[in-house]
Amino acid sequence: MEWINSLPKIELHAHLNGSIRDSTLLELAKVLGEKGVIVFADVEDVIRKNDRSLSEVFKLFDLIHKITTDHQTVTRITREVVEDFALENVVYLELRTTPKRNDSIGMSKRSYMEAVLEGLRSVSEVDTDFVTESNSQKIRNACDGVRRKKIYVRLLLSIDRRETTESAMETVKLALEMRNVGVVVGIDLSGNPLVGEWSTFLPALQFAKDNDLYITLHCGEVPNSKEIQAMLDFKPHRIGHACFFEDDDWEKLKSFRIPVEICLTSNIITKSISSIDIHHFADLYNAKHPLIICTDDFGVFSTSLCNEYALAVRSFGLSKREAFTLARSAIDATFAEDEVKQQLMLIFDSASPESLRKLAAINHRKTRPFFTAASAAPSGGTVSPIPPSFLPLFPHFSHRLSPLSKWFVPLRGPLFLSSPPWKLLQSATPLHWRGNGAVFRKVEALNIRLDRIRSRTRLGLQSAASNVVTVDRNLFKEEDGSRENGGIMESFVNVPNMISMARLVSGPALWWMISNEMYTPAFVGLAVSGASDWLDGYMARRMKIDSVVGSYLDPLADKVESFDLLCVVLIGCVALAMVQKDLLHPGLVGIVVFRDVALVGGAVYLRALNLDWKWKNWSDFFNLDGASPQKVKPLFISKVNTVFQLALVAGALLQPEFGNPDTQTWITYLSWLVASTTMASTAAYGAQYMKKKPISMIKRS
Ligand SMILES: CNc1ncnc2c1ncn2[C@@H]1O[C@H](COP(=O)(O)O)[C@@H](O)[C@H]1O
Repeated sequence: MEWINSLPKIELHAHLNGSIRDSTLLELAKVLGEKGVIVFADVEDVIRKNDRSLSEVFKLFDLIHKITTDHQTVTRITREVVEDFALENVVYLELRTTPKRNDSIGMSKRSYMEAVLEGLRSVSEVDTDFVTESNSQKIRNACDGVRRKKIYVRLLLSIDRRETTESAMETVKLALEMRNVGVVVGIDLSGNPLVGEWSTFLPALQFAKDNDLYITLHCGEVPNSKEIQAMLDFKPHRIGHACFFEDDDWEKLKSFRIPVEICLTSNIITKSISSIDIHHFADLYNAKHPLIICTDDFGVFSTSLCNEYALAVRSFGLSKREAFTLARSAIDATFAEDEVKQQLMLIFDSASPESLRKLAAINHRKTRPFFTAASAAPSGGTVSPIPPSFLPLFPHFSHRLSPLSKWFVPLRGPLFLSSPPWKLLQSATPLHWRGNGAVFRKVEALNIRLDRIRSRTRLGLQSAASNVVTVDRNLFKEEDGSRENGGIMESFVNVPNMISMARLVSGPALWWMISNEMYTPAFVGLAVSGASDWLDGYMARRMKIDSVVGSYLDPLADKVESFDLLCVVLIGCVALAMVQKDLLHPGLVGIVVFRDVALVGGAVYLRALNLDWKWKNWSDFFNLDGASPQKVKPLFISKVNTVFQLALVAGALLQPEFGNPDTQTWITYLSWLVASTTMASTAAYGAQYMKKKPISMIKRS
C-alpha cells in the first residue's frame, strides 16, 4: 500500500526505547557482548523473537535499558527514531520516554533528557521542529519542508509504574522546567500495568494537570476495573490502549470524549486483544470516537506507523479517504501549540498529489468535524461495510491564521463580478436578437472591428479617431453596415469569432480538466484564454479603436466591460469546478454571488424606478439604446482586486501539484485580500453609483 507511505501521519504513542531499530540494538548488544557485560547470543535471540507476552515485553525493556542507557546512546537512538518516523511521512511525533537516573555513569533524569534533546538537535536526514519559542531565543532548524521531509517533534515524559511518588514528582517538575523551552508538552504514565498502584502517581499527575501539562495514561492494558474508572474520572487528555474496558468504562470514556491511542500490533502481540477482528478500534470508529493509530514500540513489535495504518485499512475496510481523514483527525488530539496544529492542517490540506489528489474531491460540506461531534453513535461490535461518513478533508473552518480568523471562515476564491450595476445593465445582455436569430454582442462587435480594420486598410486611413465608437448605440449602428457586407452567418466565420467561440467552449473544457485533476493543463488553458482576451483588448487599443469592445477585457484595467457571456461561462465554469475540487472556498464564491445578485437586483430596481415602472417589453427595459452609458473609469481598488483574483485563481490551480504548506498559507492570505478588496471596491462602486445613478439610469427620450 504505497499510498499509505505518502499519507501524512501523526504519531502520538511511541516509546523511545521501544522504537529502536533492531540493527542498532544488535550492534549495541554486540559491543556490550564484546565487553563481557552481556552474553550476546542470549540477547540476540530475545531481540529477534517476534512473539512475546506482555510480561516478556517488559523483560525485554529491562534488557534494552541495559544496552541503551548512556548519554551517547540515548542521543543516537533519539536521532534514529525521529528520522525513521519522518521517513515514513510522520509529520508530527509525540515521543515519550522515561527520564532515567543511573548514578554509576553520572546520569540524572535531567542529563538523560539533555541527551534526548541532543538527539533531536543531531537529526540531519530530515528537518525537525522540536523546540518552540523560549523566552530568550528561538531554536528551530531549517524546516523548509519543501525539498526535505519535515517533522514536528514534541516530548512526553513518562512515569514508570515502578517509580515512587517522589520520583514521579521529580519527573513532573523536570517536565515543567523543560516545557519552558517548548519541547516537552506533557506526562505519560506507563510501565508494566501489573506493577504499582494508581494512587502512588496521582499526586504527581494532579500536580502536572494543575500546572497545565497534558496527561496521557496507559489505561486498561490489563483488566482492572477500579483503576480504569479512577483513571477516567481523572479525565486525562488522552489514554492509551483501552483493551480491557467494560460497558461502564466505554460509557464514561465516550461521554468524556477522551481520545484513545490505538496500538493494533502491540495489542495483538501482547495478546491484550485475542484477534484483530474483535479489536475495539471498530467500535470506537463506528461511534466516531476520537482515536489515533499509533505504533507503541515499533522496534519491539517490528512494525511501523505505515504498517499500523495498513493493518487498519485491511482489517476494517477503510477506504483511502477514510484513512486520510483518520490520520488528519489526529491533529486535534495532539498536545501541540495552536500554531503547530494550524501548520499540520496546512500540511494535510496540501498533502502530496500522488497519494492524495484523488481524495481531494470530497465534498466537505456534507461531512462534519470528527472531534466536535455532539453525539456518539450507538456502539456496535463490527465495522459497517458502508464506510461511515467522516471528517471533512478540508475543513477550512479550522484554518486559523490569526486570532481574528477564529471568528471568520478563511476565504478562498475569486470574485468574478465587479461591474457596477449600471454597467451591468449594459453589458450583461450578451445575446441580442438580430433579424432571424440571436447573436453574441461580442462576436458582432468583433466583426465590426474586423470590418472597420478592413475598410480602414482599404481606404488607407491612418487614424480612425474620428470614428471612435464609445457607446453601444453607435456600435449597433455600425453593425448594420457590417451586416450589409455579408450577413450574420458569413460574418461569423472569421478568426476573432473562432477565438471567441473557442473561448466559449473553453469554459466547459476547463471544468472537465479541473474535475479530472488536470490542474496544470487547466492553468495553461486559462492562461491562453486570458492572454487571447488581453491581446484582443491590446490590439484594439493599439488600433485606437476605443469602443465597448476596444476596452474589452483588459484584465488589469477592470472587468467592467468584460462581463459578457464568454466571461460568465469561462470564469463561472472555472470557479465552480474549483469549488467542487475544494480549491476555492465556496463561502467566498457564495459571498460574491450574493453580493452581485444584490447589486444587480438594486440596479434592476433603480432602472424600474427610472422608467416609472412602465416599459413595453423586457428588451425595452434592458435596452439602453438612447441612454447615456458612462465611460466608467476603473477604480484603482478594482484593478487591485482584479490582480488579486487572477493571482488567486492561478495559485489555487497550481497548489495541488506544485504547492506546499507555505504556498497554501499565501493562498489563504490572498483569499483574504481578494475578499477585502472586493468589499472595498464594492463600497467604492457603491459610492460612485449613488452619485451617478441619475445620469446612467435615465433613459433619454
Ligand atoms: C507494550 N505496551 C506498553 N505498556 C506500558 N508501558 C510501555 C509499553 N511499551 C513501552 N512501555 C514503557 O516504555 C518504556 C520504554 O521506553 P522508554 O525507556 O520510556 O523510552 C518501558 O520500559 C515501559 O515503561
